[in-house]
Amino acid sequence: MNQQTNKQRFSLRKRVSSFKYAVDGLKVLLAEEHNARIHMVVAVLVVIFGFIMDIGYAEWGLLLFTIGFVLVAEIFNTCVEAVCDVLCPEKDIRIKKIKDLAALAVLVAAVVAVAVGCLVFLPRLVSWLVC
Ligand SMILES: Nc1ncnc2c1ncn2[C@@H]1O[C@H](COP(=O)(O)OP(=O)(O)OP(=O)(O)O)[C@@H](O)[C@H]1O
Repeated sequence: MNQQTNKQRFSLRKRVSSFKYAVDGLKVLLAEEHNARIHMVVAVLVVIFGFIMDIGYAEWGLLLFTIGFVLVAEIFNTCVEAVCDVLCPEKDIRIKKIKDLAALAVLVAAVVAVAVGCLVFLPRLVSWLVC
């Protein structure tokens, strides 16, 4: 039996490398995924809007969580597409099903984000317009 274990000494250099790989992933995402760029721009606008509207801590928590939720969904969608393209570059009904489901995950996240945005900002906008 192979007694080799996965225990490795803690290495700060390796931890920094992991961070660099994540930054490489961010570069790929921004360079290749137009939807991700749109999500990033919307996220920045929402944050600016949050400051302008002076929202509370709980609302900040909800908004930031939702922004992360959408971005993570987009990132995993991109991963799924990339894996599919490697495994099966030809047209295949099974690949269509997988990619469509991954795209649906992003859509669900985006719809939830719009709903959260409305819950946070609409009451403030309405009272701001009324006053
Ligand atoms: N190999 C394939 N076989 C069958 N259908 C495919 C295949 N590749 C893509 N499709 C179909 O085309 C759609 C778009 O796939 P594509 O890989 O081009 O993603 P995309 O345009 O980058 O999508 P997104 O906007 O979600 O990033 C898929 O949801 C699927 O319906």
